[in-house]
Amino acid sequence: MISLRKLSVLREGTPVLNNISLDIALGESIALCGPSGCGKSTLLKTLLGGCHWKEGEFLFEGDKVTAATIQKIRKRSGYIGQENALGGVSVLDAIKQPFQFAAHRSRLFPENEMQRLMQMFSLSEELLERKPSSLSGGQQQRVAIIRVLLLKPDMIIADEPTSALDAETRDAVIQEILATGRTVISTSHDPVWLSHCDRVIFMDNGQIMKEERDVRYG
Ligand SMILES: Nc1ncnc2c1ncn2[C@@H]1O[C@H](COP(=O)(O)OP(=O)(O)OP(=O)(O)O)[C@@H](O)[C@H]1O
Repeated sequence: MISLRKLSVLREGTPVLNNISLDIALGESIALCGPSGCGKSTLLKTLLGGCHWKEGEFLFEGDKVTAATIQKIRKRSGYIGQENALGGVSVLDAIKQPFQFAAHRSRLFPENEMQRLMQMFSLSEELLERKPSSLSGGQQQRVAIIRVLLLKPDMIIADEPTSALDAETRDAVIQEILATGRTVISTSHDPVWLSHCDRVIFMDNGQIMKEERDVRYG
């Protein structure tokens, strides 16, 4: 689905990713892991066209990625960031926001699915009327995940998706994101999340150091 070939990325003139080669197949779940600042988030952002590569190749479904194909990737992806900027007057507004974008406007908002996910992630419906900024970090993270899941993207790109969650809600999020057979490209330091991914890619200093399959911790 995605192939990176000897990709190098600069941020403000400084090399951040060096010589990254990585193939990600449809339906695979990948986690990037490594010390703070090693380039994990930059790699995720590059996949969505947020950072530009100066050398190497980026292929999506066999085609070289250009401005047009980046749009194709974005349309088929849901991004869960480290900072969950939930706009809107209320949490319900924030969840419904993507359904007002041109790409999704023709879709019916899946009310029942939202209620199911709220329950799965231990969020009471009373939260829907609250201001997004009044929610705790973990509540905001779960709302951001619900917002992405309701769009049913083929691919989820998630930066530390369980960082603010307790064990119970973390397990529910793993169930909904990783146990559904979709393509997932994530960063994580959470051993339980890592143990549910098909492949864990270890990075350091802007490079891929090694890769492990069937990682089991604890
Ligand atoms: N907007 C930016 N402009 C310039 N440099 C940046 C920017 N964002 C990140 N960097 C730099 O790029 C390098 C990689 O950062 P990145 O956020 O990709 O690391 P990370 O591995 O995801 O770290 P963390 O685990 O702390 O989130 C760091 O040296 C960082 O200072």
